[in-house]
Amino acid sequence: MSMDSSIPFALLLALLIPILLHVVIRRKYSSYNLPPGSLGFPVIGQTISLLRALHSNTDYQWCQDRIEKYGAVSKMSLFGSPTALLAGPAANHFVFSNQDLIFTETKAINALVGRSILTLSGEELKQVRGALHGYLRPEMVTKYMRKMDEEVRRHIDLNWVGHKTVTVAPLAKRLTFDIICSVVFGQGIGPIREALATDFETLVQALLSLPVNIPFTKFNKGLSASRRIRKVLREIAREREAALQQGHSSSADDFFTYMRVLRSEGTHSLTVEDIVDNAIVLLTAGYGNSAVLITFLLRYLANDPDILGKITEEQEEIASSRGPNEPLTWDDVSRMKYTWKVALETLRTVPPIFGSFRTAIKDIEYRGYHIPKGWKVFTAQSITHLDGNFFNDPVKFDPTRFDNQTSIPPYCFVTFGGGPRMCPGNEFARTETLVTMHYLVRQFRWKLCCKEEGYRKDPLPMPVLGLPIELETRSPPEYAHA
Ligand code: HEM
Repeated sequence: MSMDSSIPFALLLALLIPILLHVVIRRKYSSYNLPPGSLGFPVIGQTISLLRALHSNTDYQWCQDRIEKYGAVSKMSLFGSPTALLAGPAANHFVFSNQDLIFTETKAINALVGRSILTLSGEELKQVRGALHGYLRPEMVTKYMRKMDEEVRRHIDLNWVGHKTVTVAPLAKRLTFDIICSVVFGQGIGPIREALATDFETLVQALLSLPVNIPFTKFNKGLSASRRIRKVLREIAREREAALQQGHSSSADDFFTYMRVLRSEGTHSLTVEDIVDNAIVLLTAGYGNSAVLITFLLRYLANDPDILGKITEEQEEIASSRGPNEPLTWDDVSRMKYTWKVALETLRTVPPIFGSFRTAIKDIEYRGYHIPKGWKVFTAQSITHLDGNFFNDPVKFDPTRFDNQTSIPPYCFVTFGGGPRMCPGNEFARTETLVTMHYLVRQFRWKLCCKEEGYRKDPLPMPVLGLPIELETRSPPEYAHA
């Protein structure tokens, strides 16, 4: 076929395939009342369009356009699968609580993080969830505070003090990564942290990639990184096991000892390999989102001297009640109420996770529409976070809306998700963020180097230049050089 004749043929095909697909779907689901909308072109569907919207930070408008066109329930095709987009608080409740909707697994997730909380089901999932929630519960987070405090001071001394400009996003990522490492590993991984940090970044990039295992693809690099990470974690698990056997382990705060102790008590039956896989999830989930929060907090505060002033006042008051070298306590963090409201408002306006995906394990019904078994269900956080019916003047940055959190209707503010799969790391994230803000706002003032810097979602939101800021020392780090 010549080039000239192949073009009309390709055009014909492009027209015919969606029509054929429409006919096949209609036949297959003839007795179903499917949601309105179009599944688009085979395999691709609306994927590229959504990814583009995320990249240009117009995903909220993208969802709104669909909601205006089709209503609060519509169908489309994302990442090769028919998907229902559900919108509103009732939809959030439905997605987060329905037992027939399970976490969406992908080939990449299965290959990269193995048998973990993200992929297990039934009794095994129950056991892992119980263990992870236990490890991150507030009483445990109080024990991790010392390490958080140490890491934050160390980072500020190393990366902030004496610098005229810094780029916030990579520093925040590295800080939160080092915090979660020092908690999960307990001690003794200092020299390999650098290599682990690089491997975890490669792994995170691969989690949402196409599972094409040929050299130089994101997925292929992710697999190599995952193998290296596993090797290191297995070795650490062995060391902790040996210490436990010899009675040298003084505490069960590191994740491996904690899980091993739970196993000996009969709380779960996970193997060392499974524990390693879950440690990978814990480390992966435990740094990126908090780094987004810290980055955007600093971005907002640079533009709002009033809010920054109130936060500083709160933090100075807390500092005045303790000695210069004393680390922050749980009680101190509990008093950082205003600072946390500002953080919550940051999470409302820029939620680190843009939405949640689930897979229907049987035919389900929502608002009179059928969602067939195997379809995906998707809900986006910004739909309710930016809805004027629930948040007055929703684009305004206003921390006072969290003065009375019970006034926010259920399932409208879902930055940490909801229902049984709600984020177990929310207390951990709150504590590390507040400890970080305590030291930063007391020591520095900052200006954005680039006032017009936008941000994109990849899929986590991040300023396009990583948020370079000019730093000015406000008061010397009294604690650091005693
Ligand atoms: C600001 C910071 C954070 C935000 C906004 C956040 C948000 C979320 C959300 C929305 C989910 C549920 C996703 C869904 O239902 O589809 C989730 C799950 C999870 N998060 Fe977080 N997270 C944060 C920090 C953390 C931290 C610090 C940790 C660990 C130390 C953590 C560990 C986890 C884990 C293990 C899951 C999976 C839970 C499960 O499968 O049942 N998160 N997170």
